[in-house]
Amino acid sequence: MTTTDLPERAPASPGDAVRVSGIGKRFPGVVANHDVDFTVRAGTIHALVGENGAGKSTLMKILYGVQKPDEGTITVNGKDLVLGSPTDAIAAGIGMVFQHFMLADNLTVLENVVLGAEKLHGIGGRARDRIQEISDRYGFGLDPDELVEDLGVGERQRVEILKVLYRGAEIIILDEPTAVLVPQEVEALFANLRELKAQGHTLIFISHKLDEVLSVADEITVIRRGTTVATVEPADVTARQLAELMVGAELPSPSTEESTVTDQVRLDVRHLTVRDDAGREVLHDVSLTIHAGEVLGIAGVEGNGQTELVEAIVGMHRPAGGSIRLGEDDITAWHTLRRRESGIGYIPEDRHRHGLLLDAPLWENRILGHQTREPNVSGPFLDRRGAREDSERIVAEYDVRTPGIDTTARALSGGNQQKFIVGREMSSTPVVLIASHPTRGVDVGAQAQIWDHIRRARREGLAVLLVSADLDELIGLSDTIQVILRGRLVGTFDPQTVTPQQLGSAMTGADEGTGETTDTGAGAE
Ligand SMILES: Nc1ncnc2c1ncn2[C@@H]1O[C@H](COP(=O)(O)OP(=O)(O)OP(=O)(O)O)[C@@H](O)[C@H]1O
Repeated sequence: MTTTDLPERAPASPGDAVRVSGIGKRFPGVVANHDVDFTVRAGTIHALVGENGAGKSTLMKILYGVQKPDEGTITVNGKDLVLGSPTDAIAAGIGMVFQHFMLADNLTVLENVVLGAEKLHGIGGRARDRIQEISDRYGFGLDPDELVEDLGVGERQRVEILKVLYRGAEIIILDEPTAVLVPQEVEALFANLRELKAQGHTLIFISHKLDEVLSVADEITVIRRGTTVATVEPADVTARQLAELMVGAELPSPSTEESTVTDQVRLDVRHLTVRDDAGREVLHDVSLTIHAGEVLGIAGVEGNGQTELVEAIVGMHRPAGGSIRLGEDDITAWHTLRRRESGIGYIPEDRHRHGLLLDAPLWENRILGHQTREPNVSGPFLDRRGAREDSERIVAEYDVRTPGIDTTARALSGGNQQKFIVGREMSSTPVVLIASHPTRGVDVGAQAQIWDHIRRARREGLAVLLVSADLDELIGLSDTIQVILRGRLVGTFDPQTVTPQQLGSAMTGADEGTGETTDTGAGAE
């Protein structure tokens, strides 16, 4: 493995699209970036990898003008720039595609693209022609007049990329672009990125998926504890070596496990049907059973009913039909708090909406959703000391990188927020754990830790419903995988034998009628 040590403040060469020198950024109690040096050559795909909290997002936000650095210089196409806002970045030809899409569902592709950029080509025919031209040029296959709500996840992402191209971006930053995509969509995205590169664009992307990074990037910069430690080429490293560069130590080998499934039913969902506010069925006649010691994985493209399934089980959605039993109890009519008190742990999909009070300190977040139970209460009273001590324990046990438990949740990096939620939900020794994307946004080291925690709990008899977009995670953790498509369970797979490609086909309905799914009668058609 060769690592290219980055020279100190070398002058930008004409082939450099971006050169970052000596960048530092501090937040209260945290050094997010220090002595960051790296160079992105024009017309290449450059990946940025690092552990949770390593400082990747902060660095990209500095490059896009969202955050101001405390020191250092940014050179774009040979010119030193001060990026005071995203407007400055866009003027310098830099665009950013965020992980959470910022599209209005009820508007068309055209309306979304021109919103805020009306001055460029108006809002009518000229804009439509320009959008069509960009879409054709890079093979995006988008129709300017289609409603965004009718588009799949991959297409929405292409609309986001189109938006920045429309605004003239030559350098495009993507924050974890593959986190929400199925394998086929990842391939399509990479084809788009390669096409953009072939036509002279420079792409910088953050990712935790090291095999993907190795397959698509020309160069990879590793950031560790706020600073750049190496820039390497994919041919020179393995995924494991890359992970070790990120962590700065050797990684433990993942453990393999025997089945621990018992015959004791912990969660039994029968004929569950859920309607949305408009009365449309978003979940149709879903039945599933999870036993003590069993992980049932749910694979599906986002938006196929998995959110409603999870929310119905934890009591946030009232079903239109069917029943839910927790052990001996029919909990269909119970409210959320009672379900949680009876042993349902919940790692929510959207940690900002349901998992955390962002402006409250971590120790208060320990209490959230657990306000009636030890260690947060003692008799009828809130036990601040108990909550604080347990927060310290979670921070240590789950390696949550934070200055302390009085820090607000907002100030933690995304992955560290997630580690805290997982720690909290596992603390109350749940009987059933509903885990929605439990390792989304966490780095490989933390992912291995979270998997180990889930496996340990499963050995001790926990029943887990695992909803994930990460097929390797589903295959690695589940005892059985069921595929959800358009609100129905459409097939059951054995994780020992299924491939990500087979799952991807079932998830998109590409194998309908021909796939090797084995119907269990559990809500399958
Ligand atoms: N607005 C903020 N206020 C205070 N601290 C912050 C803020 N933004 C980031 N930090 C801190 O800066 C450090 C770097 O965070 P950053 O989000 O850049 O990490 P990251 O590498 O992108 O992590 P992840 O992979 O988890 O998203 C973290 O310790 C984080 O807690």
